[in-house]
Amino acid sequence: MKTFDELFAELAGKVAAGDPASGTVSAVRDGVHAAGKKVVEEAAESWMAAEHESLDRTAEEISQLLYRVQVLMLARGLTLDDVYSHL
Ligand SMILES: N=c1c2ncn([C@@H]3O[C@H](COP(=O)(O)OP(=O)(O)OP(=O)(O)O)[C@@H](O)[C@H]3O)c2ncn1[C@@H]1O[C@H](COP(=O)(O)O)[C@@H](O)[C@H]1O
Repeated sequence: MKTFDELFAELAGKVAAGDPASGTVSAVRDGVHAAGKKVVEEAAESWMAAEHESLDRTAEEISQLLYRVQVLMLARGLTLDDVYSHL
């Protein structure tokens, strides 16, 4: 189990290191357009799961949405503080 902040630190580290085994590094290299499409896809899947599936499936889809939001942030060069400053 990991928190949102812990996941972001892990992903940012992998991107900075260019970890060749990381799916995140590959996803970030695919760029903002591809990352944004994934956010929309996982958002829709989260919505559908919330309406039609179990709590556990909904939580799983939301976890993928949070991951994809972080990939988009990294692809765009945003930090957590950049986002948190708007909360
Ligand atoms: N939380 C995630 C995570 N969520 C989703 N994904 C990726 O997204 C893929 C699923 O996306 P798809 O669009 O294929 O999903 P889908 O076909 O719509 O599947 P469902 O939504 O229907 O389940 C998975 O196979 C993973 O590659 C994730 N990849 C990584 N993480 C975390 O990121 C960490 C670093 O990962 P790497 O960068 O790969 O080392 C991992 O330890 C995890 O904690």
